[in-house]
Amino acid sequence: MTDAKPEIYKGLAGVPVDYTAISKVNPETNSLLYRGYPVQELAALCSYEEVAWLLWYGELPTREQLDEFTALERASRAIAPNVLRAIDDLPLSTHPMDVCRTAVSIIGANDPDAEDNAQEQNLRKSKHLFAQLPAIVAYDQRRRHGLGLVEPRDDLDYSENFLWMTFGEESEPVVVDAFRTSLVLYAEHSFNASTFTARVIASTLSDVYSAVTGAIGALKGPLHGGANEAVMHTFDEIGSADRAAAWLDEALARKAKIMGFGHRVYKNGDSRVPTMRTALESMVEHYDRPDMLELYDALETAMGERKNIKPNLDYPAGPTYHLMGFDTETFTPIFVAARVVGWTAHVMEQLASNALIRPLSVYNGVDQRELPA
Ligand SMILES: CC(=O)SCCNC(=O)CCNC(=O)[C@H](O)C(C)(C)COP(=O)(O)OP(=O)(O)OC[C@H]1O[C@@H](n2cnc3c(N)ncnc32)[C@H](O)[C@@H]1OP(=O)(O)O
Ligand SMILES: O=C([O-])CC(=O)C(=O)O
Repeated sequence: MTDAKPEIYKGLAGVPVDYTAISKVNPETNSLLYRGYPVQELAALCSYEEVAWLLWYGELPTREQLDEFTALERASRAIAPNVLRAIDDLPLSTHPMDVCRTAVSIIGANDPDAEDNAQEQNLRKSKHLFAQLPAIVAYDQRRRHGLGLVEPRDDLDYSENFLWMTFGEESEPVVVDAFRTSLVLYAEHSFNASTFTARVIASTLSDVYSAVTGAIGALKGPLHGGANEAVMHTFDEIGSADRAAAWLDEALARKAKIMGFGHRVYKNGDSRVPTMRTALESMVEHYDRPDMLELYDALETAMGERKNIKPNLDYPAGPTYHLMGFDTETFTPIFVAARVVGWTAHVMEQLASNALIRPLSVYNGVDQRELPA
C-alpha cells in the first residue's frame, strides 16, 4: 500500500480560500480594484473618507451620506481618558505598533456593545476605530519627542487633521494630497496576512476589536507592513545613491531579504507603486530633496539588474513619510490607520457568510509511543 502524501501549500501560497467582493488584485493586468473602481482613479479623485465608505458599503457615498459620515468622524476623534492614560503608562521604548494594539484593545474594552456582531454595530465600531486611530498614532509620535497631545480640529478633514495632530501645524495642500494618496493605496489589499488574520479571528465569532488587534500584530512584521519602516533603515544605512549597488551586493551575498521589494501576488511590480512614486516625487520636489529620489532609483535599478525583483508599495511609502516629518517608527502605525478600513470591511464580509477557518495539518512527528515506565 502506498501512502499518498497530501500536497502542502506552504504559506497558503496560491491557494484561494474564499470569495471576496471588496477588492480585486490582478497580477496579470497589474491592477487593483476597490469594489470595481481602479485604485489609481480613487486616489486621484476621492477623499479617504469616501474610499472608506466605498470599501465598507460597496458603493460611493451620496453627498448626504458623506456629510453625515464626515460629521460623525470629526465628532469621534477625541481619545478617551483611559486610552490616553494607558498610552502614557507605556514605556517610551514601546514599539508604536504595540501602542496601537494596546489602544485598540482598550477602545474595545470601553465599548459596552463590543460583543454585538450585528452589521449596524460593526459598522459603528469600524467608523469609531477609523476616527480614533490618527489621534493615537499622532500622539504616540509626539510623546516620544516629549510633546503633548494636539487637540483635533473639526474644520479639517481626516488627512489634514491627522497631519495637524502629529505636527501641531497645518500642512501644505501638496503634503496633504501625498498623504491622502498613501492612505487610499494602503486601505485594502484582499487576503494579505493581516486581513486574513482578522478574518480568522472573526470566523470564530469573536469581535471586531479582537480582529483588529490581531491584525495589527500581523501587520507589524517586516515581511508585511513593517517593511515601510525597514526601507527607511535601509536608506539610512546606504546613505547615498553611489553606495546603493555595493550595499546591495553585500546584502545579497549574505542572503538578506531587501525590504520593500518583492510580493506574494505581484511578480511583475505592485500596481500601487507608480501612483505612490508620483506622490514621493512631489514630496522630493516640495522639500527639495533630490538625493532621496536618486537613492530610491539607484537601489531599485540595482535590485532589478541583480534579481529582477520589483518594489512593493512600502518602498515609495517609507521615504515619502520620512520627508513629511514622520518618525520611522510611525510608518507602520500609519499603515494601521489606513488598513483598518480593509480589515473591518473583511470582518463584516466574513461574518455575512461565515465558516470557521480551520485548515488541516499533516502530522510528521514521532509515531504513537508509550510513556517510559
Ligand atoms: C504592503 C506589503 O505587505 S508588501 C510586502 C512587504 N514586505 C517586504 O517588502 C519584505 C521583503 N520581501 C519579501 O520578503 C518577499 O518578497 C515577500 C515575503 C513579500 C513575498 O515572498 P514570497 O511570495 O513568499 O516569495 P519568496 O520569499 O519565496 O521569494 C521568491 C524568491 O525571491 C527572493 N526574494 C523575494 N523577495 C526578496 C527580497 N525582498 N529580497 C531578496 N530576495 C527576495 C527569495 O529569496 C526567493 O528566492 P529563492 O527562490 O532563490 O529562494
Ligand atoms: O497583499 C499582500 O500580501 C501584502 C500587501 O501588499 C498589502 O497588504 O497591501
